[in-house]
Amino acid sequence: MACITLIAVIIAAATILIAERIHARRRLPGYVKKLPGPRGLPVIGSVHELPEKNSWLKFHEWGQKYGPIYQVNLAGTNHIWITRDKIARDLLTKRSAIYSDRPFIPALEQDNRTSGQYLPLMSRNEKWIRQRKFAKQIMDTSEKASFYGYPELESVRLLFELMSEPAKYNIAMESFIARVTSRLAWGTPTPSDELKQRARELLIGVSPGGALGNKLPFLMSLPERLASPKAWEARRSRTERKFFETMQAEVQEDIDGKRRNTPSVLPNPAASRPKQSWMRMFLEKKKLWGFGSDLEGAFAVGMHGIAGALTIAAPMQSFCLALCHYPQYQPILHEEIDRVLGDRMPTFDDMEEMPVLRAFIRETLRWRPPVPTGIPHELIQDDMYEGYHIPAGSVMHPLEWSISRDPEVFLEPDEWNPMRWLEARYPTYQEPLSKYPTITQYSQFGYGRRTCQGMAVTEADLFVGLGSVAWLFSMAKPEMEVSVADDEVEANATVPDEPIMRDEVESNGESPPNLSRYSNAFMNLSADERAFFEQNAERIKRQSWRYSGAALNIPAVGSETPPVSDNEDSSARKPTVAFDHGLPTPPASPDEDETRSIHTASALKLATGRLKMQRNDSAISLPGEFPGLTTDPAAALPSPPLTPAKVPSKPSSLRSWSPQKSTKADHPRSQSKIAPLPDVDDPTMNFSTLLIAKPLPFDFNLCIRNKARAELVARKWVELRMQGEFEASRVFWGGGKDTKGNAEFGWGEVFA
Ligand code: HEM
Repeated sequence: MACITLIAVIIAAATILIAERIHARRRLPGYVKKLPGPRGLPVIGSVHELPEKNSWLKFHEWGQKYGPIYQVNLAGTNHIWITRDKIARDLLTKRSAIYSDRPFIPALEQDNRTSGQYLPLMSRNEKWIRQRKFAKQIMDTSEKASFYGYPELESVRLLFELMSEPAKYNIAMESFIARVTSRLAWGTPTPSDELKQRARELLIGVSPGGALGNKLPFLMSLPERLASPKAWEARRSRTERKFFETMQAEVQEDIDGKRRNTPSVLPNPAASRPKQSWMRMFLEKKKLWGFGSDLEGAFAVGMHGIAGALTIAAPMQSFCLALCHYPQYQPILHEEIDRVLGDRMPTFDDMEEMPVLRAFIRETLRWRPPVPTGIPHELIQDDMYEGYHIPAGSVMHPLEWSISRDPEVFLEPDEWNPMRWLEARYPTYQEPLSKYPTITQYSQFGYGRRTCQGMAVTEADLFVGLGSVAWLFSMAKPEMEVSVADDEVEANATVPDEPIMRDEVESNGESPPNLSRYSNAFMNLSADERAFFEQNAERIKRQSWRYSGAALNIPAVGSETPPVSDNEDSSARKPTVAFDHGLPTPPASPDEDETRSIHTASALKLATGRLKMQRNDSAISLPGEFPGLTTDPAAALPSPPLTPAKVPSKPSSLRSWSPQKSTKADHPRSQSKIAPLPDVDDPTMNFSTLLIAKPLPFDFNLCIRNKARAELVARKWVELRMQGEFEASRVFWGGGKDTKGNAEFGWGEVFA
C-alpha cells in the first residue's frame, strides 16, 4: 500500500513538473529572457530554503546573488522580488494598471480579494474603489482636524505608563497606538485591548509564516472539527465581525444620545459624549459612501483600526532599539527638543521646526522596516521589463529590507545614522529642512495605486508619540547606564508608609507640616483608594528615590485645563473611581484643586518608583565615545564615514546588469564581494516572524531627563483622568471576566 502511495506521489509530482516545463516553454518566445533565481525543487520550489526567522534576509541574499529583480518558485507560485526603488517604481507605479491586484490568501475564511472586508487585501474591484475613496475622505478630514488631538492626549498616558512600569514599555507603546487608533475609529479608547488582539489574529491569518492554512492550504477545505487551523480562523472571523458590529452600533447609539449617562457602559458622563471618529463620519453620511451594507462600513472602519494598531508600534520599539545601540546621536535630538519645546510636550504642529526628530523617525523606518518583505501586488497580465519576461499571476514583492539598503543611496546601509537626512554630504539629504526629511512619501509605504492610506496618521502618531518619549526620557543599554544616583536624592529616600500629600510636600519649606490636613485628605479618599494605598504601602516604600518637597512645587490647576466642548455639561465632569495600572483615580472633592495636587503628588511618586533620574538635564554623555553638545551644533555632529560602505558598488538599474547573459566572470557576485549579511545573533535583529516585524522586548534603561517635566506629565495625567479621558480598556467576551469568551467568540491563541 505504502509503495503504491509513493508511486502515485512520484507520478503526480512528475506530471506537475512536466506540465510546468511545457507551460513555460509554450509561453516564452525565443527572444524573451527569463528572470534569474534559485532553481528549487520540483513542486515545492524553494520553500525549503526559507528560514523560519527573518526570512527577508534570505530574499536579500538572493537579491545580492541574482540581481535587483529575480524570481522564486514557492510551492508552484511565481514570486518576483524587487530590491531597488527604481524598478519598483517602473513596475508597480508606472505600470500600476496591471500591477495593482492582490494575491489570494488561503488561510482566511472568506476570499480576501472579493469579500470587501479588508481594503489592503482586496482585488481592484468596485468595493476596493469605493472603500479607498472613503478611506481618503476620513483620513483627509481627520487630518485637517489634527487627528482630533488624540495623539497628544494619549501621549500623556503613554509617558505616565512608561514612568510607572518602564519594563512594560512595549505594552505601553502598543497601547498608545491602539488607543489613538480606537479613538480615531470609534471615538473611544476602551476597545484598545480588543483591537490589539484583533490585529494580532488577523496578522497571523495573513502572514505566510503565520497560520498553517497558508502553508498547507488544503487544510482550509476540511471540516472544522478535523482541521484546527480552520476552526481557529472561523472563530477569529466571527469574533472580528461581532466586534466591528458592536462598535458600530455603540457609535450609532452615541449619536442618537441613547448611551449618555449609562454608567454600566461608560461611567463618566463627560466621557460618554459622542466623540469625533471615522465611524461617526460613516454613519452620518451613509448614503454618500455608496456601501452595499452597514456591515461593509463596519469593516471599512474596523480595518483601518486594525491597520493602525500594530504597524506603528513596531517602529516605536525599533526607535528605542536604535537609540540604545547608537547613543552618540541622542544629544542631537535632545538639543532640538529642548530648544524647540522647552518644558512643553510636542504637538503635531511642531513638525516643521523639528527636522532632527523627523530624521530619527525616518531613519528608524529605513533601518528596521516595519514590513520588511513589503506587501505583495499581483500582476494580471504578461509583461516585459528590460527584455525579461514577467508572467501573469506573478506575486510581486517590493523587498523593503533591500530597497532601504541600496548602498548607492544609503552609505553604510546597515548602520542607523539619522544624519544621512540632515547633512548635505549624504546623497539622501534634501532641502528645505523645514519640510525634509518627511516621514511619509517613503518606499516603506508601498507603491502606485496601492500606497498606504495611513501615512499621515502614522506620521502624527510617531512624531507626537516618539517626540514625547524623547522629551521626557533618555535611553541606554543596561551596561551603558550612567551613574544616576544623586546623593541628595539618596539621602531623602526614606518613604513614609502613606503616599506623599501636598501638605507634607509644602512642609519642606518654612511652615511645619499640617498633619491634620494631611490625614483629612487621606481620610477623604474612598474606601477603594484607601485600600489601594494600604495594599501598596510596601511597594511605595521600596521606591529608590522621591522628590523633595521643594522640587514638587505643584502649581494650581487652571490654565491648562482643556476647554469644555459645546455639547458638554461642565458640571457633569465628575471623576470616576476605577483602577487602572494599579493607580487610583482621584475621587470627587469639593476642593478639586487640592484633590488634583494631592493626587498629582501621589501619582507622580507611584509612577516614578522604578525610574532613575539623571543628575542633570542634559542627555547621556560618556567620556570619549559620545559627542558633547557645543554651541555650534554642527561641530558636535558625529562624523559619518566619508567613504561608502564596505559593500560593493552595485548597478542601480537593469541597464548595467544583465543576469541572463552573465557568465560567472561578469555576474554581480563575482565582480565584487557580497555585502555581509547582518549577523542573526545581532541583538538588534530579534524580531517577530509575522508580516509586520516587531522587535522582541529587550532590556534597556529609561531615565527621566527633567523633574519638572515628570511633574507636568503627572499633573496632566491626573487632570485628564479626572475629566474621564483615560478610561480603562474593556473586556468584550466572557461576561467581563476574561477575554477567552466561549467557543463562538473570544480570543484565539496567538504567537509572536
Ligand atoms: C508604520 C506604519 C505603516 C506602514 C509601514 C504601512 C505600510 C503599508 C504598506 C507597505 C502598504 C502596501 C502598499 C502597497 O501595496 O504598495 C500599506 C497599505 C495600506 N495601509 Fe499602511 N502602513 C502603516 C500604517 C497604516 C495605518 C496607520 C493605516 C490606517 C489607519 C494604514 C492603512 C493602510 C491601507 C488602508 C492600505 C491599503 C491600500 C490599498 O491596498 O489600496 N496603514 N501600508
